Amino acid sequence: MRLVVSGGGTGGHIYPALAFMKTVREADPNAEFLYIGTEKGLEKSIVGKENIPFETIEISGFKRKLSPDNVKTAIQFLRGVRRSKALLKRFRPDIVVGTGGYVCGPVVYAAHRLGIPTMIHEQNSVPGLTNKFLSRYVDKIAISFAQSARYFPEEKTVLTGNPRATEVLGFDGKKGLEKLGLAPDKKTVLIFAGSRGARPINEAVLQALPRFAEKDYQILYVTGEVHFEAVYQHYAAAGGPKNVFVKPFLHEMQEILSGVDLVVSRAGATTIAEITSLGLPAILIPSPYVTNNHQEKNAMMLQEKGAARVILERELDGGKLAEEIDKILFDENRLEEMKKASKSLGIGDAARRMYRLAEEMVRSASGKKKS
Ligand SMILES: CC(=O)N[C@H]1[C@@H](OP(=O)(O)OP(=O)(O)OC[C@H]2O[C@@H](n3ccc(=O)[nH]c3=O)[C@H](O)[C@@H]2O)O[C@H](CO)[C@@H](O)[C@@H]1O
Repeated sequence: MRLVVSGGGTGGHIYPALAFMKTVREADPNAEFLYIGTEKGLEKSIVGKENIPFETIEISGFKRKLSPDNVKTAIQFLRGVRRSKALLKRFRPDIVVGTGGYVCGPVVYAAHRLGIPTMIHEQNSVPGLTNKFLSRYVDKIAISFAQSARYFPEEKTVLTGNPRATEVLGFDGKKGLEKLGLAPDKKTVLIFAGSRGARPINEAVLQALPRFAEKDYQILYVTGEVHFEAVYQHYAAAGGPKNVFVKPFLHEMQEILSGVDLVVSRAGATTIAEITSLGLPAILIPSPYVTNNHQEKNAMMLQEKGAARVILERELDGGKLAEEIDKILFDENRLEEMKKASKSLGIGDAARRMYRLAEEMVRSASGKKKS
C-alpha cells in the first residue's frame, strides 16, 4: 500500500496517524509512506523521530467568525491544494488519510480532486472544522465515538475507534517506568495536560508539591515542553520532592501508560482513547478553551460511566487535586470499579478496524481501474 497521511497541530491528531501507519507497516511490510504536515505543528518533531518521509505545506486555520484573516487563509488553502497536488502526483498514493487539524484540509481535498481514495479519521465526539468541511468530499469517515455519526453522511461513516488505542496495548509499563528512573513497584500517578501542557494544571501541581512530598506514592509529572523550565525552577525551589519526577514531554507515552495506577489529565480525545483502551482510572480536568467545550463533554461521558472523576478548571487548586488523588488511589474498590468502567469504553482493535477499511477501499478502487 502506498499511503499518504496528513494531520497535525497537536499530538491528538498526530499519534493516531502514526499508530495507523504502524499497523499498515505490520500488515504490509512493503508499504510506503509519506506524511504531509506543517513546519510549525508538533508533527515536525514527533514524526521526525519516526523515520517517515515528511513534507510540509503552509496553512493556518479559518476563524469561526468573519475576519479579514480568513481571506489570507483562503489564499493559503488554495496554494496548499496546489502544492499537495504536486506532492501527491509525485508520490502516487493508493489512498490518502487525514487525521484532523488544519493541515489535512488542502491535502485530502487535493486527493479528492485527483480521484485518489480518501478517508478522514475523527477523534472527537464533536467534529472539528476541517473534518466537517472534508466530510462532503471524502469516500470514508472513520469515527471514534458512536455519538459523532450524526454529524456525518451515514453511508460513508464507520465506527473504528482511535488507532492510538491499539498502539498503547501490549507494553510492560513497569519497565517503561524503570527506564525513566521510577520505582516499578510503587503506586504511580501520571499527570500530564494534553500534548502541549497547560499552565493552570501546572500551577495546581506546584501548589500541591508540599503535600505530594509526604506521600508514599510517586508522581510522574509532564509539564509540556514550553512550560518545563519555569516549572522546574519552582519545583527545585520547593526542595524537589524525590517522589515527584518532572519531565517536559514523554515521547514514550505508550510504554509508560500501562504501568501507572491513576492518570490525571486533560480530556483530549486521543488521551481518552488511550485511557479507556487500557482501562485506566482517571481524574480529568477538561480544557475549557476548546471548540464547543468538547473536552468537558468527553470527560463527563467518562464520569457518567464511572470511569473518571471530573474536576472543572475553575474548581481546580493544589488542595483539591491532592485530595482527589488520595480519595481514588487509596480506595481499592473504587479503583477496581473505575478500571472496569474505563475498559468497557475502550476500542482496543481500532487500528486494525481502520486498516481493514483502508484496504477494502484500495482494493475496490484498483478493481474499478481494472474493469
Ligand atoms: C487544545 C486542543 O485543541 N486540544 C485538542 C487536541 O488535544 P491534544 O493533542 O492536546 O490532546 P489529546 O489528548 O487528544 O492527545 C494528546 C496525545 O499526546 C500524547 N502525549 C501527551 C503528552 C506527552 O508528554 N506525550 C505524549 O505522547 C498523549 O499520549 C496523546 O496521544 O486534539 C484533540 C483531538 O482532536 C482534541 O480532543 C483536543 O481537545
